[in-house]
Amino acid sequence: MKINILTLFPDMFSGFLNESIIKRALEKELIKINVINIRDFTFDKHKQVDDTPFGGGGGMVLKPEPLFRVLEKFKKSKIIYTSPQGKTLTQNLVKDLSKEKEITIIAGHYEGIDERVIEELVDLEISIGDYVLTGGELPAMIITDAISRLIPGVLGNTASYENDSFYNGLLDYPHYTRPAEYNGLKVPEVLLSGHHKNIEIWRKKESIKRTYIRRPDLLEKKLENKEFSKLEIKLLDEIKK
Ligand SMILES: NC(=O)c1ccc(NCc2ccccc2N2CCOCC2)nc1
Repeated sequence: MKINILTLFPDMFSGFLNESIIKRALEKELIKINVINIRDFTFDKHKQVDDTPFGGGGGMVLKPEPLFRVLEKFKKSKIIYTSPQGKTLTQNLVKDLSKEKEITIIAGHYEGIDERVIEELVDLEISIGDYVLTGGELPAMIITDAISRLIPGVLGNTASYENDSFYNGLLDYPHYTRPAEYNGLKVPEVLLSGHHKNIEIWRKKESIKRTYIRRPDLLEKKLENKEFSKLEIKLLDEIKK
């Protein structure tokens, strides 16, 4: 999987690329991440990347020329634009994107980019949620992170995404580690029992209970898509009693 990120602020990505799981995935060449400075594709004296909006209104808009030039180099990849106007990112969309050979993410800035770039070149506009940020760089990192962890080998065998909460449409169950008692606070007995079947059922029930309480919309979706196992239905009935 190759991910190109087009940005005006490449230095924002150094921490993201040089730490932890992404760093190791890059070293193992499981993924390739290419951060490109849009300004390198300006050829005028002032290296102008943005300009005032037609129709007035203040703020600046990214000019079409540098973006058309740089996107020419990546036209074989799926072109994504991060903006508040995009399709909201979900784990299912992340899963679909993780199957692409190469994607190019345009990190929007200022008031956005010239609409002609979106109309002509962007395949998919993505929003990471309904809130406003100073730029598209963090959304680009979030999309890259979420995709990368689904690439085989990126997550060591300890953490695997199969049990991801959103992977099965439920919220995660509670996690505990040593000590078994801290400040008089005990870890649920079942987790100390070594009884794997009971532990698995307890975790599944906790996931469903949490989802039922905190995100009933996710349960609705799972029910609509008929994605409930018999066990999950049984546990949900117990919870509702
Ligand atoms: N939810 C998201 O994915 C998200 C993404 C980007 C983003 N901001 C950069 C941006 C990018 C494109 C268009 C406008 C803007 N903005 C510029 C500043 O003013 C608001 C609009 N904000 C939120």
